[in-house]
Amino acid sequence: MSRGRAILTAAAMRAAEDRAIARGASVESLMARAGKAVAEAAWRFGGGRPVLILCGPGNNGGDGYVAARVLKALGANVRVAAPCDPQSEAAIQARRGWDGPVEPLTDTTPAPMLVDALFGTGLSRPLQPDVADALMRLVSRAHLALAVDLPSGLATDTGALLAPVPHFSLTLALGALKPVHLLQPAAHLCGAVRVADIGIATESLITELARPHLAAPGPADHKYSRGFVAVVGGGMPGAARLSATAALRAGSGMVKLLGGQGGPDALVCRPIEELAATLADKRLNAVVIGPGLSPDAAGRSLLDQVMAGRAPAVMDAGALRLIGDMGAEALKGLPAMAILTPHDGEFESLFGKGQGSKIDRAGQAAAASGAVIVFKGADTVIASPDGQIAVAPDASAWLSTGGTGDVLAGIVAAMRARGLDAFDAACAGVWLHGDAARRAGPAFVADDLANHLPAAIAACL
Ligand SMILES: NC(=O)C1=CN([C@@H]2O[C@H](COP(=O)(O)OP(=O)(O)OC[C@H]3O[C@@H](n4cnc5c(N)ncnc54)[C@H](OP(=O)(O)O)[C@@H]3O)[C@@H](O)[C@H]2O)[C@@H](O)CC1
Ligand SMILES: [K+]
Repeated sequence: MSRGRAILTAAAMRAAEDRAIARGASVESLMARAGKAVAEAAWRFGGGRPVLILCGPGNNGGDGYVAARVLKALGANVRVAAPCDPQSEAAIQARRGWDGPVEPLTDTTPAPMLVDALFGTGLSRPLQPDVADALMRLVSRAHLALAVDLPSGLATDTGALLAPVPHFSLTLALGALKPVHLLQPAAHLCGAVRVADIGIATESLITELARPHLAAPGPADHKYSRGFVAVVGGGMPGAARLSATAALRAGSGMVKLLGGQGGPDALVCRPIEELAATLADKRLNAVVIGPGLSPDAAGRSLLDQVMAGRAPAVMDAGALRLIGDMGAEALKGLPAMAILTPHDGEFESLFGKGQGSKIDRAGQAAAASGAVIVFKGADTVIASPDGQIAVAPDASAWLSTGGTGDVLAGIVAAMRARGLDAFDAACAGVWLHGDAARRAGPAFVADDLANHLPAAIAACL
């Protein structure tokens, strides 16, 4: 399965920089490439408008001084403002290369194109209020605001705000994506994110979620080879029906809804008493349990049956509540790796608050449970017990409506049933779900999402 672009923490980026330096690069040569990339972006996106570059004390500021010199050489009208003198060796040298004045940050006047090179991956504490105020004022008065590496005031690894941060039009990530570019609330403030190649080789187990490649059925395929999914119904039958319909529309050859009714005619509806026989069917490839399931003794008995079977399970909603009661370690003994799809509240009640970023917490949960964790939200993180992590960008905010999680569980089960391993199935399912939501546009209801799955799948063939 294809992996997306690498995502590096601040420490991983520093290590990659050190490796590049050990192979003969210098901080100055990397900064020269970074500054040139910033200047080119400002020139291209600013369309020749006057530019104001804000330069901080570290190497992020150094990138800004280099960009100012390059822009001036291109013929741009450029001004530079700074809160203090440069402190790092490379930034001091870059400052020497800028032959124009440096205005005090708090007194400077706005320009149509604003470039924020105040702080990047080295931000270690909240911005001083006068610096944060100046940034807010200057960005709000600009037509276009470009952040160098990341908007100043955001924490690189967690996506948290260390100060009030304005909304940028564009962020030029230097060398690689960082968690801040995908995790909320920061990602929303970055605007469009572009990655500039500055000559540093970057590799990571953490990647951006990529569009999956899915094979179309061949002449030898039949309904059971396309994937057979069972969906366990519960007290709220609509939720399980949404999962089952989504599994069908996501390409499963056979979907059986146990303990539910309605949905497309192709959906096979059977009484819940047939669960044991269905679980014993050797052709069964995946089971969804949890949507609409009551977290009571009856629900527990259904979950116990599923966990005693050999089919891989996708667990959501009510099943997550029940797993919370028994302890997530119980999943380690399952014959096939399970996939859990908790939202924030479900995640916290299963795994606690945890440590670090959403990426760290998802990784810890996957390791503790031995299951693939799909930690849902506007910045869904998918973590595998083997350490692989994918972060989904750009989820439609319209997905924040009832039933969309049930749809996701059904799509993920369809991917698992077609033979993908647990991590790849979760990744493919989250991608298709996000793409279907983009295609559905504004104000859709969860039922509509499944109808956009065929087009989303067509994009993956
Ligand atoms: N990685 C790469 O390969 C390449 C990286 N490059 C660029 O380097 C950037 C990282 O540079 P960096 O490490 O110098 O950190 P940066 O963000 O400029 O800030 C550090 C300075 O700010 C200070 N400081 C911190 N917080 C503060 C606060 N709240 N208020 C006030 N001061 C504060 C801190 O001081 P201290 O904490 O030591 O007191 C220090 O002086 C990266 O984002 C990218 O743009 C490219 O040039 C080329 C290749
Ligand atoms: K910045």
